[in-house]
Amino acid sequence: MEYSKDFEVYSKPLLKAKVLKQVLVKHAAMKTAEDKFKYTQSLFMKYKMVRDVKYIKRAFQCCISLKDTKIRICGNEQFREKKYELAINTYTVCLMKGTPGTLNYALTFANRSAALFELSMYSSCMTDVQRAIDTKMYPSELLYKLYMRAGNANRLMGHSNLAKMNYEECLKHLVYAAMSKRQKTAFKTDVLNFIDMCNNMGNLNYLRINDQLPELLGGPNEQIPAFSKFLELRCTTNMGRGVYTTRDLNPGDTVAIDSVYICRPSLDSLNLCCYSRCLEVNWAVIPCPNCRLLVYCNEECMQKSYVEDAHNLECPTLIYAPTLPGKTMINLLVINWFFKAISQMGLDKYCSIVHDFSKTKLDLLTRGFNGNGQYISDEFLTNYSLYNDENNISSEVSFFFSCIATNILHCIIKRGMTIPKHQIVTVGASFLHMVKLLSSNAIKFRTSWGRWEEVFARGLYPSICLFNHSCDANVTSYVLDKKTVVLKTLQPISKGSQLCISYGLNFQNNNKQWRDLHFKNVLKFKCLCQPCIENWPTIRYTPNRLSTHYLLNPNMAYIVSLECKKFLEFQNTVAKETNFHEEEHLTYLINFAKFLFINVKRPFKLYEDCIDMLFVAQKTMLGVHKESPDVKSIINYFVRLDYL
Ligand SMILES: C[S@@+](CC[C@H](N)C(=O)[O-])C[C@H]1O[C@@H](n2cnc3c(N)ncnc32)[C@H](O)[C@@H]1O
Repeated sequence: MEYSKDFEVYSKPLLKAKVLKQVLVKHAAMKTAEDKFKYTQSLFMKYKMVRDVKYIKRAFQCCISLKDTKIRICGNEQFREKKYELAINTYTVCLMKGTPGTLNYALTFANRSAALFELSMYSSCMTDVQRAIDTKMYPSELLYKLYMRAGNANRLMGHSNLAKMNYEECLKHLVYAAMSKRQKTAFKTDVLNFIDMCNNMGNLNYLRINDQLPELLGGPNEQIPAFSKFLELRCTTNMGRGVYTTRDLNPGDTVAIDSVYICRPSLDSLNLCCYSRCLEVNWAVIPCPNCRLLVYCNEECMQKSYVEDAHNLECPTLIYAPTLPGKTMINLLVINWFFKAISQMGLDKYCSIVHDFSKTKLDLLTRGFNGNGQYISDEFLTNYSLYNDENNISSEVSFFFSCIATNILHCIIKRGMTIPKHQIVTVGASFLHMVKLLSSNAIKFRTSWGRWEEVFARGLYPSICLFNHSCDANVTSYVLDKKTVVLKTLQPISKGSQLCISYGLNFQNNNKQWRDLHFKNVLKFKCLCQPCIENWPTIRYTPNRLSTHYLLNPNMAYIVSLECKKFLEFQNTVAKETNFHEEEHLTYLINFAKFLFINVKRPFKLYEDCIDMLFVAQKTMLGVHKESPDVKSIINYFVRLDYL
C-alpha cells in the first residue's frame, strides 16, 4: 500500500490484538462516513491508537535541536562554503527557533541578507538589512557593513539615489568600526568610488513584465465564472464530468483562470509565503512566532493570514502536524479548511451543511453549484462537492484515511477547541470526506532546481478539478503566481471536443506500460485518452520524416512537405536566437500547429515539436519566469503543476 509505513502506526496495535483483518472488512462494509468515523473512533479508544507527539524536528532541519545561536553559526559555516541557499534556510530555521528582538535575531537577519546578496536577491537582501537595523540590537560597530551592503544592493538594482543615501549612512557609521586608521581610509575610498558610480548611472527602474492577467476568451462563463464563455460541462459514463468547447479553439486561447481555495506548503519549504492571497516565493521570510512552522513575507502577510486564513485558530493544532501519519500537506489542508470554514460560518452552520451534504444524493452536473446556479471557486460547498474517488481506493487506504481523520480531530480537541458531543461525529466524518477529496484533487506545485525536484505546496482549485486528464493534453496550466492558475489551449480544439489537462503524465515521454502502472498505483483510474486507447508510441519512436502514412489528405502532400521543411528551418534558426519568443514567432507556431492538425495523422514528430515550442513561447509571453523582483536571481525557479 502507498502509505504502508505510516499505516503501521495505526495497524500495529490491531495486528497485535489479531483483529486487523476483521477491522478492515467491517470498516469497508460500512456505507457512510459517519459510521466509518464512529467505528474508527471506538477502535482508537479501545486500542490506544492516538498519535499526538509534538514535533521535535522537521525533516529539513538537522540543526533544530541546537540553540538558536549555534544554528546561526552553522549557517555561517555554510555561507563560508558558498552554500548560500542552504545558509539562507538555516538562518530561517534560526529565526523560527529564536526570540524576536534579541541580538541573535538581529545578527541572523544581517547574515541572511549577506547570503541573499550573494545570490543576487537584492530586494530580499534589502528587506533583511532593514529588519536587522529595525531590531535596534545590531552592534553599532558593525552597522557600516549593513549600510554598505544596502548601498551595493540598491546600486545593483539601479536605484542610485537610494544607494547614495545608504553609502552616506555607511560613511557616518564607519567611525565606530573596529579597524585601523589605514583600513578605514581605504574603505572610505571604496565607498566614495561607489557614490561616484551612482552619480554617473542615473536612476533605473526595472520593469516587471506582464503583470496583468490575460482575459478569458469571450469573457467569463455565466455559470462557472472561472471558465471562458465557450466552455461547458458534460457528463459521460466512463469519465464522469468533463469540460467541452462550444466552438473551435486556437492554441493560446485563455480558457480558464482559477483562484486557489486553500493552499498549504511542505513543511520543508522555507521559501513560500503561507498567506493564501500572497503565496509568493520569498527567501527573506519571517516565521509565525507561535507555531514557528508557517512562514510569511512580512508582518502584513502574517496578520492577514491570521484573519483571512484563520491561522489564529489553526495555529495551536499545527504543533502536531509534522508527526501525524499520512501526507503532511493533506493533513495541513484539512486542518486549514476546517478552521477557515468555521471562522466564516460558525461550527453549528458548518455541521448542518456537511451533514445535509452527506444525506443528499446530488446530480453530477449540478453538484457544487450554488442556489443561483453558479459554480464559485471560493465557496465552501463548491469545494466540498468535488469528485471523490472513494470507490477506487483499497480497504486499507480507506481505513487509514478514517484513522487520519480521527487523529486530526483528537489533536484539535487536545489543543483546546470545544466541540459539543453531538457534533463530534459530524465533524469527524467531514474530516474523512476532506482527506479523501484532497488526496485526489489537491494539485501539487513542483519546483526544479536543475535536476532536483520537490513538491513544495499543494492547493485546491475547484474549477481546474473539473478537467479530466489526457496523455495528450490540449490544455496546459501556467502558474502566474501560486494563487492564480491560467489554463490556455495548447493545441487546436474542434467544437464539441473535450478539453483535457495533464495530471503529470504524457505519451511523448512516458510509455504506455509505465503510464498504466502510475494510473493504477497513484491516480487510481484507468486512462481512457486517445494515446492510451490507441497505444501511441513515445516521441522517441515517432519518425521525423514525412511519409504518405501521415497524410490525412494525399492531395496536400506537396504543400505539407514544403511547410514541414520551413518548420525545420525555423527550429534550427530560431532555437539559436535568444529572442525567439516574440509575438510573430508565436503566431507562426500557432498557424503551423493548426495547419498540421487538419492535414496530418498523429502522433507526428513535427507536430509534437511545434506544441512543445508553443508551450515555452506562451510561458514566456505570460511572464511566468519573472517570479521575483530580484531580477538577476541565479536560481532558475520553475513551477510545474500536476496531480502525480
Ligand atoms: C479531478 S477529477 C476530474 C473531474 C471528474 N471527472 C468529475 O466528474 O468531477 C479526476 C477523476 O476524473 C476521472 N478521469 C479523469 N481523466 C480521466 C481519463 N483520462 N480517463 C478516465 N477517467 C478519467 C477519474 O475518475 C479521475 O479520478
